[in-house]
Amino acid sequence: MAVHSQPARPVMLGQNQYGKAENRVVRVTRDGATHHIKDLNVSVSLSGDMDEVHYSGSNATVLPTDTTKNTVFAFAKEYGIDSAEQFAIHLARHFVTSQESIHRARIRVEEYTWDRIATSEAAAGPAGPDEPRHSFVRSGRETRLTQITYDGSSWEVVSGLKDLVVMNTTDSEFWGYVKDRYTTLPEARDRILATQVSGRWRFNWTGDEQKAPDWEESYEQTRTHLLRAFAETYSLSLQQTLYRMGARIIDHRAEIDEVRFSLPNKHHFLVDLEPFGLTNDNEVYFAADRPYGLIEATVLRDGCEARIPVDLSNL
Ligand SMILES: O=c1[nH]c(=O)c2[nH]c(=O)[nH]c2[nH]1
Repeated sequence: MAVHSQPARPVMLGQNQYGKAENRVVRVTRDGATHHIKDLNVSVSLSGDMDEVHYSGSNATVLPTDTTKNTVFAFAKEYGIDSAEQFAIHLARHFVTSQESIHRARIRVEEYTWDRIATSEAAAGPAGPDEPRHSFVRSGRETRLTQITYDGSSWEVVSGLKDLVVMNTTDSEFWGYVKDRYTTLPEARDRILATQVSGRWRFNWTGDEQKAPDWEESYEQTRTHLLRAFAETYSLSLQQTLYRMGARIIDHRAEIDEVRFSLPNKHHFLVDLEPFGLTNDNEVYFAADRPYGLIEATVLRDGCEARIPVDLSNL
């Protein structure tokens, strides 16, 4: 029997990245008696000349993940945290420009919001001179997100939010849809529309510090437009509402070229109260948690490219 010798099939290293994930950094800024908090969860992911650490175990090009963690905390002290975006841009630039072996940095940030606890009537307004302003309550607000990617020449800034839960108790219909032999859904002329918004928006900023958006202002305005579009759209479907939310952001925020949403349709079913001799005039609902419709789409400025990943859980 002939023996066929096969050349060894080469095994190649593919895409790789490394860094320290979920650095929980809280920065307190003390402005006299008035304190300010930034509460972030920062994940660093670096890539570059990392073949040898995988192939031979040489660590000669590896900046330890422990160092990347230390850098996050040191930067919080040295430069402060004006915004999640600004902080992440600073970190990304540092890793790529300070280490020859690192060619690309991706910094992801989750931000948690804290509200001031009002200790008197005055505390709710501007701080009085002797007013202690150092007590906070973690807000039930959504989680704010940003992801910065820098490869030494081009920047990509994608910000957004998750877990923003909203509901309209009327001005929502759903009818006129395709029906086949499995369709049982009754047409709705007045239903609840509720969702837990996960959204991302991509900035057209190209790296010029002088032309950087006011990141805090941009976030608050974008959130406001999104909420107003949800509230003001008379909805014939969650798809239509999604489009209006994205379009309103693109129309009003020149710094944003692309918006993507992932919207679970949080179904609210009218409860049949007839067995109890009661009518239900759109008053009592069963809030189902699963299964849920899942409506996802990108809304783009005309002529712009879609770059936000289709699956937002990958971002
Ligand atoms: O807004 C909706 N869009 C759908 O595609 C859909 N499908 C469904 O069963 N209910 C709804 N609601």
